[in-house]
Amino acid sequence: MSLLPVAEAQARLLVKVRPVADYETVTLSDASRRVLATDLPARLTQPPFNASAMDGYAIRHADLSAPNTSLKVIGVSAAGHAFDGSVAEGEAVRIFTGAPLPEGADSVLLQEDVEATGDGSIRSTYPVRAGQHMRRRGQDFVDGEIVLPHGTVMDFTRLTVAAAMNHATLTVFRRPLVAILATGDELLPPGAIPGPSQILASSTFGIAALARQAGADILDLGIAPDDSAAITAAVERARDAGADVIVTLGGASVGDHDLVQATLVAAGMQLDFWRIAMRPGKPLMVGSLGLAHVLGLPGNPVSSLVCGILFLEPLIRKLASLPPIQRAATSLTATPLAANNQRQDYLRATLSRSPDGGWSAEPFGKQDSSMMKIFAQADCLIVRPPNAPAMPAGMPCPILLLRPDLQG
Ligand SMILES: Nc1nc2c(c(=O)[nH]1)N[C@H]1C(S)=C(S)[C@@H](COP(=O)(O)OP(=O)(O)OC[C@H]3O[C@@H](n4cnc5c(N)ncnc54)[C@H](O)[C@@H]3O)O[C@H]1N2
Ligand code: MOO
Repeated sequence: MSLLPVAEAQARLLVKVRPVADYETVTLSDASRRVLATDLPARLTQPPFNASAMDGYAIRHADLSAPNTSLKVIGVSAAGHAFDGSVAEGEAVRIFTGAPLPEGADSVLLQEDVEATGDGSIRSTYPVRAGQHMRRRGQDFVDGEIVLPHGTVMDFTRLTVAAAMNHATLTVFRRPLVAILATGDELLPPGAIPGPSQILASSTFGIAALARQAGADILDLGIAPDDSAAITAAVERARDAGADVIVTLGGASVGDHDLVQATLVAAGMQLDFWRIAMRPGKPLMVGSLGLAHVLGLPGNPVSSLVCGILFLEPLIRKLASLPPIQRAATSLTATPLAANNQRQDYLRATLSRSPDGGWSAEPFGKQDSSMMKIFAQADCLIVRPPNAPAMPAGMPCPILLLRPDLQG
């Protein structure tokens, strides 16, 4: 059976994805990294009044045309406590940052540039520019202006302006729901005491974390034994919960106990493709069950996680209306690389900075897809395209960063 090239498999998966259109209302505190489902207009004008940008004195610029003019201080305007009056010729009002500029005033003297002349008057010791240190009403945004268009990904700057525009809640797209099912008679949850021939179901946790980081909610379906009825029952739970993606772990290959594909097809899954020209991850299976996308990930934990990065993460990002996570980078290889066969290879490697500031990637000597420790120690995957020729040390090669938010 021929193997599908990775890029073709990714394209075939993503072309069918329709972003989640349902939306929900969340408070601002829960809105970080959520995607706006509507345009967000300002509900007020900011600043709502001409305001002082400095601590000092509100004055009329025209009053200072003659040198050494002294101005009588007639009151105080503080943030939250406007001066209830206006500034007439020869007058000034003590003012603080953020306070409304009184009627009649058009400029602010910095208090450091002022000296007292006795009897409650002041004089500027520095040249004054008309309109200085004043924030004009509406210079930030005006009532009704669409400041954040729909599709905006909320973050610290956008949450701040949303709050300033007087939105306590936001309408955001629902997060995609990813249901995860581990399969295998040999599996136990972490914390259990494994008997002979048992192991712990580990990749559920990595896949759940990857999916959450990508913007999904998780439904953990636990562990199903190698039994069609148990797998079918778990998948029914995912469908009842409205999962957008059903991820199975293990049982994807060709062994007598690899029941996942046949069971899902019997449950109504349309198989799209199976078996990819990649290492690890060859037995990856992709299909759909009703409206849900189905990803059958291989059981070896490294294979599951590499398929998670290459297929599940982009699928979630598109469902969630989020931009792809940029993992692709280039590094020099610290060691020679062997010629590759027809499967695109993803070598677990550590990264260090080379003297010119670029990356240098050193692959681990053994690359077995069951070895979780070296994957946890790795910083990147070196991508070896199909049939790539042998490469000496010091040559540039494509890599995928495992922690792009920490490795920029
Ligand atoms: N004759 C062939 N045998 C295999 C082929 C093949 O093409 N022909 N492909 C191999 C490749 S490549 C992979 S990858 C594995 C994956 O196969 P499965 O998806 O069927 O995985 P399992 O057999 O169920 O498990 C493999 C391995 O992983 C452990 N496992 C399973 N689930 C988990 C989990 N949730 N957490 C941690 N570890 C898990 C399981 O105990 C096995 O040790 O097939 C090769 N065989
Ligand atoms: O593809 Mo398997 O994932 O090589 O171990």
